Amino acid sequence: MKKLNIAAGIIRNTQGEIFLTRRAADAHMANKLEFPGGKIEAGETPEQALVRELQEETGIIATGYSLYEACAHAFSDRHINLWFFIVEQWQGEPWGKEGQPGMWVAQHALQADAFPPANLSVIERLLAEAM
Ligand SMILES: Nc1nc2c([nH]c(=O)n2[C@@H]2O[C@H](COP(=O)(O)OP(=O)(O)OP(=O)(O)O)[C@@H](O)[C@H]2O)c(=O)[nH]1
Ligand SMILES: [Mg+2]
Repeated sequence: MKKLNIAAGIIRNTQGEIFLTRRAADAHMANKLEFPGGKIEAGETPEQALVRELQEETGIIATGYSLYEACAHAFSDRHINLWFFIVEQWQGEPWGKEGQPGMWVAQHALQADAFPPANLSVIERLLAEAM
């Protein structure tokens, strides 16, 4: 079974909106919304992977972030450990740098079923804590 460690950024602006991207039609969890991020490479900390992935996928340099939730999820073909960070300070403006659609969504309007199943608990917590 494939084992993956993933760092993802919950990029939140001062209006309480979160930047989401839509996964490609040919990717694992095709067309689902996601928090930008990706695989933690050998020798990287989750924080280092977060900063690198956000730069690659959204063009921002994350400068202020903190771990929000860590969780594990077993899909039929892979086991993933996910580290979700809240990112509230960055340089630049996030966009779908790899061609993926990007959008700002109010935290209270997030919908769990638009995300991969591994995101359920973090979405529920974000909804409960939304202003
Ligand atoms: N980025 C991200 N991945 C997630 C989330 N939730 C979730 O289950 N995943 C899963 O975690 C894995 C992330 O891998 P990825 O495809 O983003 O990895 P990557 O950016 O390194 O891509 P690459 O393999 O093309 O280099 C996928 O299996 C994806 O389905 C999420 O909110 N954000
Ligand atoms: Mg990715």
